[in-house]
Order: sequence, then C-alpha cells, then structure tokens
Amino acid sequence: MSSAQGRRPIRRALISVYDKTGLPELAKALHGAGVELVSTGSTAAGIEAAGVPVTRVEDVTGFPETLDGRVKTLHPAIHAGLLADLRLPAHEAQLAELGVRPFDLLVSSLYPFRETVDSGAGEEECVEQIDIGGPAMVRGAAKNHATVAVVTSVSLYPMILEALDGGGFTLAQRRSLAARAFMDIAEYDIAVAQWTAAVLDPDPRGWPAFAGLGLRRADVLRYGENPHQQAALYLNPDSPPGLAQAEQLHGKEMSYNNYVDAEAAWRAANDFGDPAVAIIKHANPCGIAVAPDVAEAHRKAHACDPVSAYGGVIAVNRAVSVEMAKQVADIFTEVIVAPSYDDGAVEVLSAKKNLRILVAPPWQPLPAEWRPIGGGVLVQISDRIDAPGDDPATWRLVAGEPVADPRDLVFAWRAVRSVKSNAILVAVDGATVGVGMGQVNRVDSARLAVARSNGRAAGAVAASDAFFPFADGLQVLAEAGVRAVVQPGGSVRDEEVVAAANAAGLTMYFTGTRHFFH
Ligand SMILES: NC(=O)c1ncn([C@@H]2O[C@H](COP(=O)(O)O)[C@@H](O)[C@H]2O)c1NC=O
Repeated sequence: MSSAQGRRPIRRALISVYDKTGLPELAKALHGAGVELVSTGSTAAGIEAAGVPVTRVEDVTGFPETLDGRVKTLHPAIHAGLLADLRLPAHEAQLAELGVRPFDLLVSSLYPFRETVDSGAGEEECVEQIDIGGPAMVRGAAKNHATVAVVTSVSLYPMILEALDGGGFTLAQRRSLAARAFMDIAEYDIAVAQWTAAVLDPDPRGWPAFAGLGLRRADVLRYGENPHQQAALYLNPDSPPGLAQAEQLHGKEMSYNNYVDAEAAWRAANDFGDPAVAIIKHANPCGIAVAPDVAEAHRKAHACDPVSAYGGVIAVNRAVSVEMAKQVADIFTEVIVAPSYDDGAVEVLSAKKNLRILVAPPWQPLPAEWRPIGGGVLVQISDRIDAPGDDPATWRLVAGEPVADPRDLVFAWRAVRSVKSNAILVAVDGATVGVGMGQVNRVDSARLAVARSNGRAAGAVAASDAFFPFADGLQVLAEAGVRAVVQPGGSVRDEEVVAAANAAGLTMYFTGTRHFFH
C-alpha cells in the first residue's frame, strides 16, 4: 500500500536502542497508532514498564538472546523482515512461505563505543561495546528504504510522531533517513577502525594504519576562496571543538576566507598566556600583541600595521571589554572572535552591521594537522603540541651579551610561529612592529619586516622562524638597529651569522627548534 508521495503505513516496528531517552513516549505513541512493537532485552523491558505491550525478539526468532547479548537480533527472522522489498511480489511470497512478517520501521541506537573509549575504559570493555547486531539491522533497513524507515537518533523521534499522524513516512523521508543511517554507521565504523588500528595493531612509530574522517556538513558557504569556487563547512567529530563550532552573535554570514583567517587569528591569539590580540589578513598577522588588558593589546597590535589591519580579522584570547569593542568599532573589521564578551561589548560592536562577531569554544590545539595532496593526505602533529625551545632557559647564547629582560624575545619567538615562512618578526614591548612573511628567501623577509617597522626596529628584538642560511638577512636587521635576535640556529654557515652578529654588537640566541609554517 503506498500513496502518491510513496508513504507507507507503519504497522510493525522493531525497536532496539541503547539510548532509552524518550522510549516510553515513543512506545506509547506507536502503540496508540496501532503499531505492533518488537524489541530486544532491556528495550522491551522499558516498553513494558511504560505499560505498552511488546513482542520480544526471542518470540520472533525462537532463539534466546545469548552470549551476554552478543547475539540478539542476528537471525533471519529479523533480517528477512527488514530486508524484504515489499514492492516485489516474490519477496512477499517468500516471507509468507517462511512465516516471517515484515517490519515497516526500525528504531535503533548503537552501543556507545566512542564514549566508552573516551572514558578511558580498558580494552576488553571497549571491545564489548562494539555493536554488531545494531549496525547489521541499520544497514539492512537503510538498504531497504524503499519499504522500511530507519531512525537512528532520539533527535529524530518527532519525525516518527509526525509520520504516524500523516499515514507513514514518505519515500523522500525514508531515503533521507537511510542516508543519515549510513552516515551514522560509517562514523561508528571509523571510530572502531581507528581504535582497533591503534590498540590492536599498534605502530611502533605511533602512526595507526588507518585514519578516517567522518565529516558532517554544517553549512554551505556562499563561495570558496574566490566567487567562482563552491564551498561548504564540514564538522569533524574526531576534532576537539574549535572555530567550526563557534557561535555567531552578529553580522554577515561567514565566508570561506573569513574562516581561514579567523582560524589563523584564533590560533595566534591563543598562543599566549597573557591577554593577547592577533589581527590577521590573508592568514598572516598584521599585528600581534600582549598587554595587561585586551584594549591595550588591541591598540598595540593595530599600531603594528594600521594600513593592513583595515578589513582584518581579530582574535582575542580573553573576554572582549567595552573599551576594546569601541576601538574595534572604529576600524573596518571583517570578523572578531573571542571566548566571550563583557556586558555591553557586543552592543558596541553590533553598531557595525556587517561585522561578524563570534564566540569560539575554549582553545585546544589540533592534535594533528591534515593537508591534502594529490592522491593522499599529509598528517603531522601540530606545532602547538610540545614544541621544545619555548623556554628561554633552554636557549643558547651564541653572540653578544645576555639580555637582562628576555620577555620581548620570548614574545617574538612565540609570535613568529603564526607567521607564514619565511618569517622574520620585529617586536617591541610585547608587540610586533614589523612582520616579514611568506617570502621565498629570508633576506627579503628581513627587509620587509624592517620596512614595515617604519623606524621602530631600532632597539627592537627580532625572531626568525628558521636559521639564517647566510649572514645577509641578519645584517639587514642589524643595520636597522635590532639589538637582539632569536632563531633556531643549525645552518652550515652559523659561524658566519654569529660573526656578523658579534660584529654588529648584537645579541643572538639559538633555540634549537624551527617553526616553519606554510
Ligand atoms: N548482537 C545483537 O544481535 C544485537 N542486536 C541489537 N543489539 C544492540 O543492543 C542494544 C539494545 O539492546 P537492549 O534492548 O538489550 O538494551 C542496541 O544498542 C542494539 O544496537 C545487539 N547487540 C550487539 O551487537
């Protein structure tokens, strides 16, 4: 029986859910609509407790639930009932011959495998939480969406109630539910495959044989990096929450480039313990600063390069104060992202109609970074995870006198890792004053940093994300009056570079760690 929209009445439902939320209400509604309920162990107990009659799976299969629940629904009487394509007279005839009755609806929720792993449970417990029968049923019902509806989440129960009122699910709804069910199963299997690859067959180098991405579309964006490129935002359930989960309080919709720049800004600002502001354009900083309060940090970051900061993306690692909001509202800014906003700050910022105001979840570095290449993906541990060389106590003084107060050098060394290579960053008083980024040789980066500093390099400190291959880049800084430089060291010409530093009376430290960022 089917209508023009392909509706199929719900006469018999199989319910087997780990998550019992909303079960009594669902069971009552189904029973009230005349639907016969078939169910597994504790799900059936929950339905009975709600006063709703239910047929136990054992009574359908003639086989007890056994092996501690490892075998409950894995039986032809269940799977034939889910997989029979009732559009085909032959399938109907075969069911009748076998005495199997078809299901019109499967309601399922799987054992909480991912949650069990995340809780730190032992191997045996995790293995036991690998659901076998649930995914088998879901796959069967989803494949057979021509006649069966499959519901895999409590959040979809309202759809069942609507379907009961409307005479069953439409074909379009069953197709959509099937697609969702296969996504759920795939995500579940990715979690199982990742865990088993890592735990049952560990790699001595720490790189599991399998890595899966079960991405879910969160948004379709207006366009990509350029207007002719289509683009969308997907969420990664394996990633700690971040910018993709940010809440937008105001402004135009986020664009692809807004996300790219906001991510760079958010990552840069959160690299500091003190109140910090990063202003980003084209994924590079046009100002980063720390200060006792965010308004001052913003003034200092903006002063680095006010020309470039026009139309920039701002991130701050503390609540945005009203004072800072007033400053930002005076400058054309695309996006501001912060962990929170003081009372009144959003109102001030909202005066700018288009300014996108975001609240991001607490910063967590990505454990691993992925970069697609033709035919594959490169994966690396983030530079933000346990990068050595941050502690100035571990630095090696290789030229000049030790600096009495290393704070600016520490700041510059931390800030330079948010600058695209080759990166040279000049800093004064906890703020960048000249940033040379993205050049294909280090001497040009040094020239750019000095040029941008507009005379402020005299007496400043500088950081280089990688060693100076020649003395020329360092000499550019020295000629501009930079007094101290921090860099990884490690060039075959380190001696020349150190000699140039000594000749210029410049202090230089080696960190032993490089911060390339491409
Ligand atoms: N093995 C089976 O035949 C089987 N059939 C269904 N399950 C799962 O058992 C759970 C429901 O069981 P209960 O109703 O006893 O709480 C569901 O999460 C369902 O996905 C099974 N369990 C694990 O594989």
